Amino acid sequence: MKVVKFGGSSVADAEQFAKVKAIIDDDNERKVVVVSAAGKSAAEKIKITDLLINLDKLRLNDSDYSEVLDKIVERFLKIKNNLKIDFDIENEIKIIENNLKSCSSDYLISRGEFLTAHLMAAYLGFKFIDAADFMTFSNGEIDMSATADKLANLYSENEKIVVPGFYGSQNNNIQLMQRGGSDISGAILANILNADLYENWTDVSGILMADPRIVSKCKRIDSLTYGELQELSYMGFNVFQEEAVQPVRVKNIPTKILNTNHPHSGGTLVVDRIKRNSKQLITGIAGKKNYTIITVKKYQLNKHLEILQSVLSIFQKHNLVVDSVPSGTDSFRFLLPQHELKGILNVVMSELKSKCNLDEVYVNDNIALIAAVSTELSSRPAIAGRIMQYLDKSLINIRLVIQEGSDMKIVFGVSNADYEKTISNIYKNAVGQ
Ligand SMILES: Nc1ncnc2c1ncn2[C@@H]1O[C@H](COP(=O)(O)OP(=O)(O)O)[C@@H](O)[C@H]1O
Ligand SMILES: N[C@@H](CC(=O)OP(=O)(O)O)C(=O)O
Repeated sequence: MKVVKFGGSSVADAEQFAKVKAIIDDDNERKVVVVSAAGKSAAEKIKITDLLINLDKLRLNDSDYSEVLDKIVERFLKIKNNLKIDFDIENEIKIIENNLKSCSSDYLISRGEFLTAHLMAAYLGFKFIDAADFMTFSNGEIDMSATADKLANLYSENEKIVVPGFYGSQNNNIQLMQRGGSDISGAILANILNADLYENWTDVSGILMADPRIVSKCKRIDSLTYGELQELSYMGFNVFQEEAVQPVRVKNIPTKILNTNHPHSGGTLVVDRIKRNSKQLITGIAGKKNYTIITVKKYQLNKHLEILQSVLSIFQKHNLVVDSVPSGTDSFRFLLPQHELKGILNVVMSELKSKCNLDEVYVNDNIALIAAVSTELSSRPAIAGRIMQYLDKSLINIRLVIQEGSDMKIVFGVSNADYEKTISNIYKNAVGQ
């Protein structure tokens, strides 16, 4: 049995719905379907989820939201009417409208997936199962065993179902996952139902070695390991949510990334282990912009842990989430997403200067982190040197390099302005162009 997830781009309009039906009809094993909310397509420029987020803000500010609401309703009615789907979506929309005064933001924003899944279920002739009735959160995390128990009461083997992704519930209240969370919903269902395969359908024919908006004609990654995918997703790949890797990884469920627009053009297979042609240096390159590095220096800092403790207590006091902490003998560097320090950077810096007995403290802003990922890196650390030489030749100023011995990634810190250039350069070096 296959669990298949269709992303927002795959369910954006009636034309995309028809492609989904053709894919489902093509393989009887595709029994469990998870959908995101209708997303962007050639004709539709805004994701339903973003429209709902906008609607939520307007209604909370007591502003006029009728235009946004009309747009959302129009999108769903267009899909229903174009495909002549026999489902009373008007009634479901009326219920949501009646709830607008008092409902939670999570409830409202989740309605994109809810309505899309209802329409898809009726269109495919599958049963609709609401994620709120089984996908169970406990302390902000999915409780796998409660989720499995509840699903067992709703689903019988071999049934064909459609489930909305991106949300579940905690104590009967709708709870959203993070953006892109439908990938996680699909992976959890694949895990609980012991799927033979998890198919993740999107608008690219698999995962490319780098963001195709930066590297044109980028090579596809035909196969990669769960570990590599997790690192790449964490470092900014938005094709597959980082938290969707673990549920399929622990049960070794093969996962494929496929293209709804070109179902037979192949894709990327994610598995536990891969025997690689050793000529391929790097599996993939991902990155994210807008990081801040705070460097603290003290002679023999590694022997003065009390100083480090006082630095950490300042970070803790301001609830700062630190991404990583590369260190040397006399210095520690704290890497944080820039938004964490918005409005408080000056306070944090003056506290670090006045309270921690440091020799030096300074900030580097507007840093982009770029990771080259490959399982080969742990056994061939010289690959890192080769990439660095290459970046140096291209006059890219590397502000930071992080590589741990056992790690399968090397991370370069460069200025935001060099982000695209660095990714293109690492790519050219890695594929030998
Ligand atoms: N390395 C990459 N490989 C493939 N696609 C990528 C990569 N990096 C970024 N993308 C972008 O991710 C998009 C697919 O993710 P997403 O927008 O979440 O799709 P969906 O709506 O199907 O969930 C692609 O259209 C592509 O522009
Ligand atoms: N609709 C949600 C959840 C999701 O998974 O979407 P997509 O599959 O389109 O990335 C979002 O936009 O975040």
